[in-house]
Amino acid sequence: MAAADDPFDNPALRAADLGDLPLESGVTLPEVTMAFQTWGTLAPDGSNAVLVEHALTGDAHVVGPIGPGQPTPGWWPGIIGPGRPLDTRDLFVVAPNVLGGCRGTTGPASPRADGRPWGGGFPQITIRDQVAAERRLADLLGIRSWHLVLGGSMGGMRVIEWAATHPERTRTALVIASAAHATADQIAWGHAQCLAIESDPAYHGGDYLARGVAPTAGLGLARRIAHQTYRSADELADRFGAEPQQGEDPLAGGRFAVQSYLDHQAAKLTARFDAGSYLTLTRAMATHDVTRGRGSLAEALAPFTGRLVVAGVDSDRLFPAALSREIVRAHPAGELRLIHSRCGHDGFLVETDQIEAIVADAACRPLADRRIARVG
Ligand SMILES: CC(=O)SCCNC(=O)CCNC(=O)[C@H](O)C(C)(C)COP(=O)(O)OP(=O)(O)OC[C@H]1O[C@@H](n2cnc3c(N)ncnc32)[C@H](O)[C@@H]1OP(=O)(O)O
Ligand SMILES: N[C@@H](CCO)C(=O)O
Repeated sequence: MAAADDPFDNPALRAADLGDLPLESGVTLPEVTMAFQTWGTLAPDGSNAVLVEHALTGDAHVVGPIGPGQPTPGWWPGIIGPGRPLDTRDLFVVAPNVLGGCRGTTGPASPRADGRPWGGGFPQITIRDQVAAERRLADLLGIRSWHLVLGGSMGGMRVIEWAATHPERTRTALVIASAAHATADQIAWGHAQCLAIESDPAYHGGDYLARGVAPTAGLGLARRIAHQTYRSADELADRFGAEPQQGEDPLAGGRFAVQSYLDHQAAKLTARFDAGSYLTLTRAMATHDVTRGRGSLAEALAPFTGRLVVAGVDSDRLFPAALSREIVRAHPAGELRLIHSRCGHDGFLVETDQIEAIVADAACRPLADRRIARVG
């Protein structure tokens, strides 16, 4: 393994050569590379390993310093470290960048054998393919079974796939703000986002990188659509109401504050994310179904004999908490947690205290002073 060829210059990132990967579609993706970050030390028997699965536009920078390409101290700052919920005094934490993404793991912006980017020719992948790649990374690292696999949103999709596909290799699964399968609502929102990108004249059928351009307007529109689904209507009403953006007048062509907020979220994403990866990952989420070829949800999860903790956000309109309850009801060892938030789906990123308590509990390291709501 080597330092990753990381477009964002993160010195902590390493890269593993996973070889050719057969996909669910029947296509083989050649010469797959997976970039990942680790914290702590792997026990000689490999028993203390934890797998953190990031969401759609997250990455391996779960925690860490602000630096080149890393404008934040991580998307779950404080979750990993000595004395933290994922305590590196005795746990070994692994965070891979997802297959199909744009942070050093093979994706649409990666070069093919001829050196040109895959672009629109990148094959359709699934959540199950992403887990297949991560299983190879676990093999290379010498991790036979994970102490804990956890993640939110698209990360939670990979967690439940780990439990169903490799039940003997997953001792505790923590699924946060996610689901066992995509819903019509999620597929519909994702469809509009994909069309926004594909309709941008700069998209060029996916070959924009070879032409030295980028469908920034389309990706920005996709993020605006998505971000509304990530936050709750009540939160947006409380924060922005129908107020004009400071210094602007909507009656004279200016923006409302909420428009300016969405424009800002779009600008932040387009500065750090590849449109082809956005399409690939959005389509992978749309095809997510842990029951595919496995019968009912109860049947799909039946081989999993570990601990299954499922946390929903009470104001999440994209992954309603009912989808968490559905998983818990399908498994005899299912435990439900409810995260209270005004922020909707993004509650799994911003409700730090509640997330830390849930993660610490799943890692069998409860933080007694944290409040966890248990329902169901
Ligand atoms: C390199 C990296 O990968 S870093 C990011 C890794 N990925 C992730 O964390 C997942 C993607 N991120 C996200 O989804 C979000 O950024 C979250 C959920 C983490 C942030 O959620 P919150 O902390 O609640 O932030 P919120 O939604 O309120 O947005 C705050 C931003 O909006 C801006 N803002 C607020 N009101 C307005 C307005 N009226 N007009 C313009 N901008 C506004 C703030 O100035 C702030 O800007 P900044 O982020 O550049 O500092
Ligand atoms: N804010 C999260 C939401 C998707 O779950 C992201 O961008 O990854």
